[in-house]
Amino acid sequence: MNSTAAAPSLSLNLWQQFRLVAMRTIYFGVGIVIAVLAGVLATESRWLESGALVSVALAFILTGVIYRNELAPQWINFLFICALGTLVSVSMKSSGMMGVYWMYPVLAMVFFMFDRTIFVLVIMLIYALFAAVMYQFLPFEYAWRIALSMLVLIGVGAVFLVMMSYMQRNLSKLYATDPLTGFYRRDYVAEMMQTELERAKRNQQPVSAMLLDLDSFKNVNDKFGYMFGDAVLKETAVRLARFCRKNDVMIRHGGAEFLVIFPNTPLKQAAEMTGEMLDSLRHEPFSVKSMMTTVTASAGVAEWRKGQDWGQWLERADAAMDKAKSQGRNRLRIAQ
Ligand SMILES: Nc1nc2c(ncn2[C@@H]2O[C@H](COP(=O)(O)OP(=O)(O)OP(=O)(O)O)[C@@H](O)[C@H]2O)c(=O)[nH]1
Repeated sequence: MNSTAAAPSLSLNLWQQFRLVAMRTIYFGVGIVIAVLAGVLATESRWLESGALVSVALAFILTGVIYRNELAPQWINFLFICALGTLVSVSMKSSGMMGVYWMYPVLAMVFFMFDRTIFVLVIMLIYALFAAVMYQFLPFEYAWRIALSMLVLIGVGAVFLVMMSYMQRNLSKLYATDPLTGFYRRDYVAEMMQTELERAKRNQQPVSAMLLDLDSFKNVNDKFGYMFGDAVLKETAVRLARFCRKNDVMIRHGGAEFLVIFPNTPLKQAAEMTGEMLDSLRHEPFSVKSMMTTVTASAGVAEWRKGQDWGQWLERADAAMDKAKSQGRNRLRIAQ
């Protein structure tokens, strides 16, 4: 059995990749903006403040260079947020309303800088800081309106984050599944088998795999047409799924071949479930409009053995299925 082609990992996180690009832009963008501000202060001979801003700008740009291919640790971003919070507070103290303009971009940055775990805490902290500084340095009638508008920004950002995570889930699912059957695509065999094998090792539980191939499926296509064949494959997936539990992993392994991984399942139980699946195929005819046919399948089941890798495990299930085929089809064989 060949190993399958590489596919993006299921744990591929589009949001994390988006964050990486956003953070790179933020490090360089903020660095440049602060450097420009430092230049402006230098022209006004405010050397101390200008020097402080140059150090912050350099820190941002350097971080952008070091972490151009991975997300920087959260504590670095936390330091940056503290630095920006302080700069905005100082700016508000010295320039009043002018400092307010910098609050919004800083708040927006927080959405990209932190994982969900600490994001809420950081956004609350920075909001509390800005609110306190505003009440200190701005007239009340300005302060409460600005505090409210910042809350609106945080609310919109939170909706954006929730939508992103929803889209992320849907996109990953769409990408990983075969459109006809809704089962995982073959590309994910290695990842799925490896994951389940490791879980079994960790929890000291049995795990079994089943390969099932429809018999003489070419004849179905030849006799009834490819569209009918498609409908049979789709219905086969529905019937197989009926016997699968929540944690069972269903993969379309080939044209008319399906792989099911049964976590926490010994060989005997997996064989029983497979027997029921084969029964549900052979006893119930497949029909589309006026066309109807019966279909059988051959299957092989193998329990993972200690010391085997996922490829050897799958090979045993495959060999058992080949045996079922060579012994006349329409049967189940168990890997020894
Ligand atoms: N309708 C349809 N047919 C497909 C699809 N993918 C593969 N096939 C067909 O499925 C058939 C699979 O044939 P095989 O498994 O090689 O052989 P078989 O005729 O099923 O015979 P045995 O497996 O030896 O019992 C081929 O004729 C493919 O053209 C698909 O998405 N839709």
